[in-house]
Amino acid sequence: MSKNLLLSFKGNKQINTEIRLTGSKSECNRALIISALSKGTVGVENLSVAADTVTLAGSLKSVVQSPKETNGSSLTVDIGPAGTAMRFLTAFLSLQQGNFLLTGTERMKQRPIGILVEALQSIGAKISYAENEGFPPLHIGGPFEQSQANVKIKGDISSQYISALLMIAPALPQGLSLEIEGELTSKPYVEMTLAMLEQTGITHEWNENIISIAPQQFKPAKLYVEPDWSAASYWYSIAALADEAEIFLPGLNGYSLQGDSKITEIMANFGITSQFKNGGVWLKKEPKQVERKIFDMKECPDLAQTVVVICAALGHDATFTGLETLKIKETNRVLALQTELAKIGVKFIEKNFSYKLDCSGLHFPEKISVSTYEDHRMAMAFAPLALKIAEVEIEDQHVVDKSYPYFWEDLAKAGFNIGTA
Ligand SMILES: O=C(O)C1=C[C@@H](OP(=O)(O)O)[C@@H](O)[C@H](O)C1
Ligand SMILES: C=C(OP(=O)(O)O)C(=O)O
Repeated sequence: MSKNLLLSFKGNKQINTEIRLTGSKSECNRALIISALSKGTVGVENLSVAADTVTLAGSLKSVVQSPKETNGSSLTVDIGPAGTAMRFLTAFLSLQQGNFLLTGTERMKQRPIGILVEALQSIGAKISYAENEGFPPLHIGGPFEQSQANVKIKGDISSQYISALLMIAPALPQGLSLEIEGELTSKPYVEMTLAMLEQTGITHEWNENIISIAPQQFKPAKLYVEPDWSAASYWYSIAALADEAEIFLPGLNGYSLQGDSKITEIMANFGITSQFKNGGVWLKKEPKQVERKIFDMKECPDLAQTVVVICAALGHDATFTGLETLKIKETNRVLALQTELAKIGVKFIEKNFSYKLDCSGLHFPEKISVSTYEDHRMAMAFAPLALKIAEVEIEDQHVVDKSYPYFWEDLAKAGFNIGTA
C-alpha cells in the first residue's frame, strides 16, 4: 500500500485556479472497446491517463497481439480494480478467438457479474467461473456461435452489464435485443454507450424496456473524449467548502454525454454557479442559503460521496435516495461513508431505502485520518475537508490513480499543502 498524505490549507480559504482534467474514464472505456471491435476503423482522441483506462488499453493490446493457435493455453487478463473494464471485457473476450482467464483484485472477486455472464451464456457464449459462482475470475473461451438474439437482463444492479452487451451487439451475426427487467439504474451511462455507438454509425431502437441493435459495420470515425465530469465534482466540492472560489475547468461543455455533468445542477443549490465560456466551465461561489433537502443519486451514483460529504461539512441535513448500487462498487461506499463521517460527528442513517444525514453532532477536530478502502472516490470526496479541518490525513495516496492520477498535484496547484504522513 502506498503512503498516506497530510493535507492542510494555510491562510485565507480562497481558491483561484485553472485545472485541466484528464479524459472521462467512462467515455474512454467505451471508445477503447468500440475501437477494438471496429478493428481500427474507429480512432480515439484525448485518451485518459486514468489507471483503469490505461489497464484496459493494455489488456486489449495483449489480446489482439496474443498468438491465436488453439493449443488450449489461456491468456490471463488482469484488470485490477477496474469494474467497468471487467464487465466490458467479459462481453468483448467472448467474441475473440482463444482462451482467456479474466481476473482482478480481491475486491473485484466480490463484485457480482453473474447477470452479465448468464445473459452471454444464453446467447451461446462459453464462460465459466474460475472460483466462485457469479463472480470473477472467469474462464472465457471464444468465439461463440450465436444461438439467439433475445436476452432478458435485470436493470437494477449495474448498467455496465447492459452497456457491455450493447457494444458487442453490432458485431454479432444476429445482433441483440435486450429486454430490461425492473428499473434501469445509472441510465445516463446506457445513453452514453448508445450515443458513442451512434457516432460510429451504429443505429439502435429503444422502445419502452427493449433496446435492439441489428448486425452492422462500424463506420470510420474519431471518438473525442471529453474531460471527466466525475473528477470535476471534486472541484465543485472545493468551491463549496472554500470561503471564495473561482475555478476554470477547460474542455468541459454543457452538452456532455456524461450523466455526472449533473453536478452543475446539484451544486447550483449550494451557490456554485457554472458558466460555460472560453472552451470550458467557470465555477464561481455566490452566497446562497442551501434549501434542497432531497438528492436522488440513481442516475449519477459516482457523485454520491462528493455530495454527501459536502452536505456533511456544511452541516446541511439532507436525505439521499438511489444509493442501492453503492454497496457493490470499489468498496461498500455506504458503510465507508458512515464510518468516516462519524469522525466529524455526522450520522448517515438508512431508513426505508433512503439515507438521512444527521449533522447535529458536527464538529471539526484539529486532525482527522480518513481511511479510503481502496476507493479513489473516498480519498477525493474527503480531501476538500482540509478547507475546514487543520490537518486531514488521507490513506494510500495512489488510490486516486484509478480515475484521477494527478489529483494531489492539482490540489497543490490550488493552494493545498500536501505532505507525506
Ligand atoms: O458504464 C460506466 O462507465 C459506469 C457506470 C456506473 O456503474 P453502474 O452502472 O454499475 O452504476 C458507474 O458507477 C461507473 O463508475 C462507470
Ligand atoms: C464505480 C466506479 O468504477 P468501476 O465500476 O469502473 O470500478 C467508479 O469509478 O466510481
